[in-house]
Amino acid sequence: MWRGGSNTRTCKRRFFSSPTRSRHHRPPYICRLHSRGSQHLKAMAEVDHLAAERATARFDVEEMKVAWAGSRHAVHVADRMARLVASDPVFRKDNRTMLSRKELFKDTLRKAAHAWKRIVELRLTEEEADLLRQYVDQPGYVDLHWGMFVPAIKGQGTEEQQHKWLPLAYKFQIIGCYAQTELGHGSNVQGLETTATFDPKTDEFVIHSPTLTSSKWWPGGLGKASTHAVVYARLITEGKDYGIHGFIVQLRSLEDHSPLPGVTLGDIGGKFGSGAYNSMDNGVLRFDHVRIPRDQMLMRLSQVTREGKYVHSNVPKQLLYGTMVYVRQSIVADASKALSRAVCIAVRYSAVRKQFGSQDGGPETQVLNYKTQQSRLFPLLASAYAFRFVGDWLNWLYTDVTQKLEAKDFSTLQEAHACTAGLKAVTTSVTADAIEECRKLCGGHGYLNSSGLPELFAVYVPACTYEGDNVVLLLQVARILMKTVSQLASGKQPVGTMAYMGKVQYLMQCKSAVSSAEDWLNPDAIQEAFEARALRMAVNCAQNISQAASQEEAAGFYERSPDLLEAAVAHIQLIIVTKFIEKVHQEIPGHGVKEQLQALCNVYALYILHKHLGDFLATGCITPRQGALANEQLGKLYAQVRPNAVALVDAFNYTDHYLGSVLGRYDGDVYPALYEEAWKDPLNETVVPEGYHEYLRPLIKQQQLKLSRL
Ligand SMILES: CCCCCCCCCCCCCCCCCCC/C=C/C(=O)SCCNC(=O)CCNC(=O)[C@H](O)C(C)(C)COP(=O)(O)OP(=O)(O)OC[C@H]1O[C@@H](n2cnc3c(N)ncnc32)[C@H](O)[C@@H]1OP(=O)(O)O
Ligand SMILES: Cc1cc2nc3c(=O)[nH]c(=O)nc-3n(C[C@H](O)[C@H](O)[C@H](O)COP(=O)(O)OP(=O)(O)OC[C@H]3O[C@@H](n4cnc5c(N)ncnc54)[C@H](O)[C@@H]3O)c2cc1C
Repeated sequence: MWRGGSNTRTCKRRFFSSPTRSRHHRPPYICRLHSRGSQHLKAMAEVDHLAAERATARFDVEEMKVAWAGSRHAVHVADRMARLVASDPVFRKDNRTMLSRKELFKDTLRKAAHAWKRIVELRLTEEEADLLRQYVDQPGYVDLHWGMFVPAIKGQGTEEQQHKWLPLAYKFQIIGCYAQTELGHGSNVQGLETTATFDPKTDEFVIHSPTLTSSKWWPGGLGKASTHAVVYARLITEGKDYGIHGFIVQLRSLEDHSPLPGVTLGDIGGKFGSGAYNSMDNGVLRFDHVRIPRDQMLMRLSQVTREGKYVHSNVPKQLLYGTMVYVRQSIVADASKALSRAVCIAVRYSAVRKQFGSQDGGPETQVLNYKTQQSRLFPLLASAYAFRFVGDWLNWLYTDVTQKLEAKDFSTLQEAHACTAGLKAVTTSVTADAIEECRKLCGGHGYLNSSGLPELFAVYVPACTYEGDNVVLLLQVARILMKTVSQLASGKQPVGTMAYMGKVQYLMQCKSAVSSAEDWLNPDAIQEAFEARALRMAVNCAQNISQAASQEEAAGFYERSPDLLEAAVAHIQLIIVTKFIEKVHQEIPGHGVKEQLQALCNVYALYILHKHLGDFLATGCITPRQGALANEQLGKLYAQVRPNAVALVDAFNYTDHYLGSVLGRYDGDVYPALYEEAWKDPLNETVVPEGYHEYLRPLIKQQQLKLSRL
């Protein structure tokens, strides 16, 4: 093989004879290796593996792209934007992990400015601009500006306030962030300490940070970029504390970007992983009696009059949390993107990589053919599709609820909260774990930055924490489940995603009719088992809480919270399975597309059943034998997915630029790319490392001296 060939040896020998050559002035032998060698290497590389893999697909990949993206139009626009970004040198990202924090931040500012320039020059639509940002693929202040600052003003500002502030934000005449979390409190929003005290003498609010723990801490874009923030603070007027409200506060001068009087702010410091989320300037902010005009309180939900009287509109106070609900639903859509990227890398590389099994000098086995590899990887592939479809549904739900709210119908607010909170928690936790699993599925090379997986993991994991810690959010779902169970006795029919609980009589005693592995392919069998498990777990929790008669209900809830978490997860998994089944029931064009989605839907459901078998058995929804049959069917489904695996990840339609992984390259030409990438590392800029003369040489010489004395 080329890896052990003479070129490598030549290369090593010459390196040691030349102490300080830079990679920009590569010696001729390296150029030879890379020009003559790369053709030679290409010929020998395993590019054909992916071509052969693609030939075994039993469905129309182009039509699967449509099913994944949602429409032919969506495929077309995404494709155009991805290529626009990939072909623009300003958007290169292969060097990102090697930049210092300062360089990375400046690079982010540059990319954001260039993206905006292209958006304006090309007169991109909002849909196109959103995709462009996604493909630039570098967290930055613009995410918070568009993703939270603008939505907060839209959702909580009066028409007059929107009219004043949104045009400024739309044209980047101001840059905004979302300053809610404090050093002392994040999850407990009602516990925030920053105050906004109305001063009727001047018709102003005085924004103040009374303690160290009241310092705003974490807001993205705050540290260095933002000129303004929506700040959440306790509203105090006429001596009374009315709780948390939102205020638009200018932080920096629009002339020279210096902090305004009374404002102290900066970046909170480096975060997990190299590159990754360090492109974002998460910030700290303190106010020392900063005055803002009264009309900078976001007054759609409640107002303070000129005289200082507090007036609350006749709407639920939870509408204050609307921006978080909006972002949580977009995070579910993001989960399918992050997961599908990791899975795309792991599937393609597993098809290229070979280990063991060579017979008579023949080729070794593709690691994708190992049943263990399939049983770890295919459920993640199925989850990517499952999250995609549930994300689409959640987006529909969010739009529907928003329209109802406009019409002053608040009946679906609780449903929106439970679904966004629960789906955000489950999809982000699964995705974070799955990216790490994909790294392991890629063996040692998965640990290299050039695999793209370490950076993806480091960027992604905070999703389990931001926009609501996942445990805190699941406990919100559990509370709504307990409320629903308690209302069943009074005959109140649950609605929306809780409607199945109305079948309580049946679901509490039903027994699965499955008697063969194939029976588990029946969506009704799956649906019933998942409904019965979720309901029984919730009812068990409710009974345990009420049986602790000596305790207050809240204390019982606290005692049972680990079980309640599991009940909430079971309910959310039921929603994901249900929405996947509903998707597959729709008309889906394209040869074999529906069949593949059907198989993935079954993989997803049966994998969850297998993983949580304890729940299904303990609640008596299925028997151990039926559990074994589900596992048997799962094995058969993996075999069905195997010839389609590479084509199923091709359907995500990701460019090599967006994937950012030498292991996940479309052409499968992995080894030359890995080899090439290694030389780009700054350590290889000189053949003899810096520090050799200070530390290595004296050490070696000292040891040699000692040895010579022996
Ligand atoms: C033209 C150019 C275009 C360019 C295009 C560019 C486009 C760019 C787009 C970008 C897109 C997306 C970018 C995404 C980037 C993401 C980056 C991450 C940034 C991170 C930000 C943050 O983290 S912000 C801070 C988030 N903080 C939290 O999430 C805090 C969590 N805590 C809470 O939410 C609450 O404290 C609580 C829910 C845990 C508790 O609430 P509370 O104290 O009020 O008490 P209760 O539990 O008693 O609840 C009372 C009552 O209210 C109900 N309820 C609670 N929450 C809600 C809700 N949200 N909605 C509705 N109802 C709610 C609860 O159920 C209770 O009901 P009862 O009936 O009374 O029981
Ligand atoms: C990368 C990143 C970006 C962010 N961007 C922003 C931003 O732009 N704007 C902004 O305002 N904020 C932002 N945040 C802050 C984020 O919203 C909070 O960190 C998040 O809401 C979690 O709150 P916390 O840090 O207070 O965690 P804590 O609540 O302190 O959590 C610590 C632990 O306690 C547990 N816990 C807490 N409460 C309970 C409970 N009731 N029951 C059981 N367990 C509990 C949690 O599960 C967790 O294990 C960001 C955070 C990160 C990491």
